[in-house]
Amino acid sequence: MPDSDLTFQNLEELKPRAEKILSRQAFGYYASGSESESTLRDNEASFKRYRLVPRLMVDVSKVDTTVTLLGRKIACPVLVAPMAMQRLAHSDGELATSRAAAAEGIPMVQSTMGTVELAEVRRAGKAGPMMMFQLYVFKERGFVKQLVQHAEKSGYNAIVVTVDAPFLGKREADEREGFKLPDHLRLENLTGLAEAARMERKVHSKNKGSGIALHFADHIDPSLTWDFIPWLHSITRLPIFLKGVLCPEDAHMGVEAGADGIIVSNHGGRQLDYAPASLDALPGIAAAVGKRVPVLVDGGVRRGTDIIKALAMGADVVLIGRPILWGLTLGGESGVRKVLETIKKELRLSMALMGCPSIEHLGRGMVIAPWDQYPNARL
Ligand SMILES: Cc1cc2nc3c(=O)[nH]c(=O)nc-3n(C[C@H](O)[C@H](O)[C@H](O)COP(=O)(O)O)c2cc1C
Ligand SMILES: CCCCCCC(=O)C(=O)O
Repeated sequence: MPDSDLTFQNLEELKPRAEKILSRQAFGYYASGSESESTLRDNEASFKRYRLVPRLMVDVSKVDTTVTLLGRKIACPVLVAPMAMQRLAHSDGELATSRAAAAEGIPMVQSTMGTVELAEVRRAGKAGPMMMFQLYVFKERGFVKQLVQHAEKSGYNAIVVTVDAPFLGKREADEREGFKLPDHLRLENLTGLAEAARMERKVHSKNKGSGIALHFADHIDPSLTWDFIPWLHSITRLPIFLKGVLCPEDAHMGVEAGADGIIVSNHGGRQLDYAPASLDALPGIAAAVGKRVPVLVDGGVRRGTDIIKALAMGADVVLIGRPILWGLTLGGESGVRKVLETIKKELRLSMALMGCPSIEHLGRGMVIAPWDQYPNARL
């Protein structure tokens, strides 16, 4: 199918269509969560538990979806989540995602584990409002310093440190399929280093089980503590966001340690199974952060109404993960653009139906949990 012929109504339609195109290994890697996939399922289910209460008689002839993040205006409160190995989906991989996000006015977060080199990805997205670099912290701190400073020089605007992955979660699909990076692809940010050849062998290894889990156990630092944040500030001027926070106390400690933003996330249900759905964890974390820094959330965002719920419950911005990969699989750059256009349109219409001409109008009173009473309900 030519890339530009892609049509769909909503983001929920895309996964089964992408499954028909991807290899079993690639689909398994993208789609799966850890262990019983309880958290994976709950991420989407949590959004469906909450109801929205619209306000009436408000002029919504104009609806403004824009927000400001790190002093930059973005088209709507959405970021593309960091996701590894996008060339498994489409030969243009991260370049296509970067171009599409830029064209839609939406920032992308580029993964350390990209299959296109980070400076090239940044160049492809130069027309966009900004880009962030997601950092995995390797045991070799010299390499971490090199990577972060290279990202800063290449024009990234923030560092997102992933703190929920001292080891990779137990992803049974990857173990069953013996997931390996195909020989024609590389983790391009890791080449050119003394360590690279050895790391690469693990990712491509013919051993049984998941090649990426082996790589992680060898090279990612499981001894990370809060003092890493001041160290990171000492080697870069970029703002630092922490990704993977689920506990209010950790959010508070992160801000005290110097974090400039908190991302509420369970890594798309791929790390600790039975961790809470991100949306359920959000209100407590927003309260603990108390507007000191922006609070972002990801996991299961699939509809414009999901964005409204997350914002009304305390988030400043949401991140979208897997639907981007499905769009990339189905249509490359135009597939990702279509995903972002679709969610933007849904957000705009839902804001109008909620009586919210701008993002500031969204508030906690507009969302009802099953355990809340409807306003002034008489039972
Ligand atoms: C295939 C895949 C690869 C991912 N790679 C990374 C990564 O390299 N770094 C990271 O911090 N998170 C990674 N994530 C987690 C996402 O950034 C995000 O937290 C999650 O996918 C959001 O949930 P959603 O997919 O339900 O929207 C990955 C997720 C997927 C599905
Ligand atoms: C050796 C590559 C590991 C990539 C892990 C990326 C990730 O965070 C994921 O959830 O998958």
